[in-house]
Amino acid sequence: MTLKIDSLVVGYGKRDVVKGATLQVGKGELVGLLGSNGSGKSTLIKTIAGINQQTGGTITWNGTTDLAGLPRRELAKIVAYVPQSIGLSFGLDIREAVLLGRTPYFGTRPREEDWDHVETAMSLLGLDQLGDRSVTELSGGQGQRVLIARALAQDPEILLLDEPTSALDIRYQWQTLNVARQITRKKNVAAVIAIHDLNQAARFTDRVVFLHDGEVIAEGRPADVYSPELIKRVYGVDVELSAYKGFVQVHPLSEHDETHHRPVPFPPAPAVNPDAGQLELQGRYTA
Ligand SMILES: Nc1ncnc2c1ncn2[C@@H]1O[C@H](COP(=O)(O)OP(=O)(O)OP(=O)(O)O)[C@@H](O)[C@H]1O
Repeated sequence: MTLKIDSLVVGYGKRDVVKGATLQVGKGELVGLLGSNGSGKSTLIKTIAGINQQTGGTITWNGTTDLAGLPRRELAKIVAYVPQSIGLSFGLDIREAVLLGRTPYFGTRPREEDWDHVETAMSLLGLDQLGDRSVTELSGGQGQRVLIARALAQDPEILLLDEPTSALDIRYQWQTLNVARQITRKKNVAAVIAIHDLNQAARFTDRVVFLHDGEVIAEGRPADVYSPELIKRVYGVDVELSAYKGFVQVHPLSEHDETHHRPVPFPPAPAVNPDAGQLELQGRYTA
């Protein structure tokens, strides 16, 4: 059974920005949503999350559930959404902010199992040491990790991540993408991640979907679907592809950048300062 998005149309005012998109995400599958700025990725994700309303098409889960028609609380038990921008409530510490992910499950008071979910999610995102800190004191990257932990604490069947690593340093980018992949597999979650880094998408996702001007123009395994022609069409950039440890990798080319004609050795050779040599020689001659 899958998350099925069929001929989805979403717009703002009279302007459609998602124009008949059709895609599916299987349980246990992490799908990368790729496309240039403004191509409609966030709009599509927010529509699945029930934040935006579609004007056409359907979103179904398990073959029958029309997600758009579900009450908020029921929807929150199925779908967790990590927004692109960080908007954390004032006056909460991190643990309480993560606990917000559990609110669809408890009445007035959190139960022990709710706190267990909170601790597990915080630990997965490396937040254990920060639990008592106020969310107002966090850096952008720490705040982003809190939002992801909140979504994991929600124990969703569908996980929607909108550029979740944009504020993270390389360590937490990799940790977060690994966690997203592990959770997806272990808990049989259907996960969609909007992501700009094509190389990370190739490494961590099972499949990618390219949105271009609101339409799905390509989808498949990164190694099958990435091509210089497709990337030129979507981003207007010339690239070369290579394989690294079995993953396809993308290298932008530039007419101003000749490194692909003159490879720089790595690690680089020690810098040679010709003037320094000259001075030394001159020194010897004058001695
Ligand atoms: N709240 C809004 N009101 C009006 N237009 C909007 C709104 N949000 C997005 N848009 C427009 O919809 C189009 C798609 O935006 P969207 O944020 O979905 O793209 P995106 O692919 O997620 O972009 P990015 O990679 O920059 O995050 C853009 O032209 C954008 O200007």
